[in-house]
Amino acid sequence: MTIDPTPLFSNARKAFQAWSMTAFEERCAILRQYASALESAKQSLAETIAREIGKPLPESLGEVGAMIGKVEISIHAYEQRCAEFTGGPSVTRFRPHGVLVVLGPYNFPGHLPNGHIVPALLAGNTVIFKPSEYAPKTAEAMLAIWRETPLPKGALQLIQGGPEVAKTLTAHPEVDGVLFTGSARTGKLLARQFAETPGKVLALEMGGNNPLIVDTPNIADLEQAAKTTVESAFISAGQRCTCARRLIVINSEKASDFFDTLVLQASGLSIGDPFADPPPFMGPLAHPTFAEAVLTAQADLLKAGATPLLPAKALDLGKAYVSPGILEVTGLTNLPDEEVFGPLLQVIRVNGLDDAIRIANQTRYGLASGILTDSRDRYQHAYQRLRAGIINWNAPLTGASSAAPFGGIGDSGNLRPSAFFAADYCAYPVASIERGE
Ligand SMILES: NC(=O)c1ccc[n+]([C@@H]2O[C@H](COP(=O)([O-])OP(=O)(O)OC[C@H]3O[C@@H](n4cnc5c(N)ncnc54)[C@H](O)[C@@H]3O)[C@@H](O)[C@H]2O)c1
Ligand SMILES: O=CCC[C@H](NC(=O)CCC(=O)O)C(=O)O
Repeated sequence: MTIDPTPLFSNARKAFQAWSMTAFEERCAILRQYASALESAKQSLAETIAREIGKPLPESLGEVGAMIGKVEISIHAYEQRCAEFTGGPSVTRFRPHGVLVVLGPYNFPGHLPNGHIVPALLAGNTVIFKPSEYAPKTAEAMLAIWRETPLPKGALQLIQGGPEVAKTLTAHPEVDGVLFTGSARTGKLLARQFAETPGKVLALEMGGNNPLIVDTPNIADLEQAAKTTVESAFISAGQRCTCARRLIVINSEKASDFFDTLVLQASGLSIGDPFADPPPFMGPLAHPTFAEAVLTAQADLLKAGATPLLPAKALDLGKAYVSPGILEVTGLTNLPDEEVFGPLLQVIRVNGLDDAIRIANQTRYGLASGILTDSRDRYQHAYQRLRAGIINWNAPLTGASSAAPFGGIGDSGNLRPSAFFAADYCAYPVASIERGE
């Protein structure tokens, strides 16, 4: 599909002139109206998400809850990170960039684009939003909720489509910046495209090949360790950027008990319709092609010599359903350093903490990492050496807080973290030496 985005950009530019001049308090008030409209539409928006991408309803409700929470957190973040201040002879204030394009992923079709849109509007930018081609209805529902507020016309516009539409938007001369959440492959294409225009803001939130270290010699509660592992790897059917992809297990006489417990828990997870009562732990993947991709990645790893501890299987429930898979890949060389975006966990056994850390860091990514251990000293040893934007201790790798910065290093991002730090990429500082009455 070819589109001419020029009218969208002219509307956005026109709206920017007024919106960027609107008092901050007024922008806050409109955002708060959006939060309360979201609250009223919580159930129906969650149902749209569940229907569209297969996320179990309670989790979809949690996603909408995070969207509502984003408003107050973003206001607080802006007030803290973009507050006027005096340093030496200069007073520094913050300005919006202009017209920003937001490109969303499919796995959190509400929460993640919302995590760019809310701070961008709050800072005084106007936004053109292109959601994932796999989640157009969630985006339409979000826009309908915004229309219940007095947000000026043109401040937030929606355009549907896939990569071609996205490329037309990002290549438009009137774009002042792109706020992107998606795969490293796409993010790198954008980085290349923007290399010629360093003055435009580009925030890239991308994937990971996230390691979770299990320090079996120093864990008393193996059940809990297995539970935290299962949640890290299989929540949202493995479709979170922070999901554990590699499980690095430090050997001990307790290791085989840990594996037995892990496989028992993973094989017992309930999988089913997102609207089922009681709700399943996991729904389907967002699209049948994503289920195929997981099974292909598993077949490739098995061909390379992996041993299945629990093979992932296509389920009769529907074409997008895959059961959790756990493969042992210890000792295999030339494993692809790729993010498999689904419920597939690769296990590597090692003999000590330093080996575990070395292997954890053997990735071009650097989003989430963590260690399960009863020893604070060993956590601190790992903390000082792991390279990632998230380093957790005895907690799942997933479930990051919007009240903290969220982003990774390496191919996981371009060091413009989102969540609490989104305020930083939505505005730029202007320092003024002012000599006048
Ligand atoms: N770090 C984070 O905050 C975060 C959060 C959620 C998902 N993710 C990552 O997102 C990925 C899953 O999402 P996805 O499959 O929707 O990602 P994707 O990269 O395929 O698509 C993301 C968006 O980019 C658009 N796009 C695709 N090709 C493009 C191109 N050539 N130029 C411009 N835009 C293009 C898509 O239409 C979509 O809107 C996973 O890698 C996951 O780890 C990262
Ligand atoms: O799929 C990627 C997002 C995973 C999610 N992270 C957040 O929600 C970050 C917080 C925010 O952006 O407000 C998770 O860690 O589960």
